[in-house]
Amino acid sequence: MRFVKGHGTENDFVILPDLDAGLDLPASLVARLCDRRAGVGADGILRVVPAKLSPEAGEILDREGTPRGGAEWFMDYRNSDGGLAEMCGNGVRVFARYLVDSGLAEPGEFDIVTRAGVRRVSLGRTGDVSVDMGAPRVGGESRATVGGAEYTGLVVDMGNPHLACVTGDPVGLMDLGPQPGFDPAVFPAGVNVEMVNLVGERRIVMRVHERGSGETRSCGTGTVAAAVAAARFAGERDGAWIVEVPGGRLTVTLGEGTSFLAGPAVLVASGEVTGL
Ligand SMILES: N[C@@H](CCC[C@H](N)C(=O)O)C(=O)O
Repeated sequence: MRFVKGHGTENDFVILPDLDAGLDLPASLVARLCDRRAGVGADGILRVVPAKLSPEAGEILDREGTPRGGAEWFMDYRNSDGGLAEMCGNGVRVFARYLVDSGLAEPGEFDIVTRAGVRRVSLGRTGDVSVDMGAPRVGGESRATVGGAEYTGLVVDMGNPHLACVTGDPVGLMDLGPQPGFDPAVFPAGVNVEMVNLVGERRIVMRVHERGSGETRSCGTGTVAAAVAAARFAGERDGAWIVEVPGGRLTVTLGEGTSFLAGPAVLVASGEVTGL
C-alpha cells in the first residue's frame, strides 16, 4: 500500500491514494497506520478517491444539489481511532496539496467532496493552501470538563461538532487530559473541544482535544470555531483572525455567510506500507 505523509501546522495525515476505489480500509487498519510507535503515525487518514467511483461521494453531491462531475475528488477522512469524521480543515488543505503535487489537479481553485459537503480550495504550485470552509453554524452554550475544571463554550458546527471555550486560564499551560467531559445530549456523536485565549486584536491562542484523535497540534475546523467564539466574546463580527496553535499559525477569515481557512500544508515523505 503506497502512502504519502503530510501535515498542516503539524496536524498530520497519512494520505492513501486509492485511484481505483479498491482499498478496503477497516477501522482497525486505520488505527494501526496512525499508531505512532507500531505504524506510520498520524492524527488521521486521508483516502484519495475519484468522486465518480465513490457511491458515498455521489450521495453527498446529490444531497448538496451539486451535479455529479462537479467535483472530481472525494476526501475520505478517518480519525486515528478509525472513526469517520465529516470534515477536516487541515486535512482538506493537505489533500489539495497532494492532488496538485502529484499532478492529479492543476493549481488554482477546485472543489473537493467531503462528508460535510463540497469545499473549494485555492492553492498555487507552492505556498499556502486556503479553503472556503462554509458558514459556521452557531448553537447555544454548553459545558466541558477539562483537566478537572468546568468551562463554558460555544457550540459551533463546522460540518463536524465543536465546543469552543474562550477562557482567561492560560491554555498553553493546561493539562487537557485524555478526554474532556461534555454533555452527550448536546453532542450525541462526540465533540472536538477547543480551549481559547484572546491575546490581542483578532489574535487568539488555541489548543484542541479532537474527537477520535486526542490532543493534536492543530485543527482547522477547530480554529474556525475558536475564531467564531472569540469574535462573539470580543463583540466583533467579520474579519481576519490569527490563530496560534502548538503546530504553527493559521488565518481564519469570517465573512458574510462563509469562512476561510489559510495556512501551510506540506508533504514530507512517501513510502510503502509493508507490515501492517
Ligand atoms: N483535524 C481536523 C478535524 C478532524 C476531525 C475531528 N477529529 C472530528 O472527529 O470531527 C481539522 O483540521 O479540522
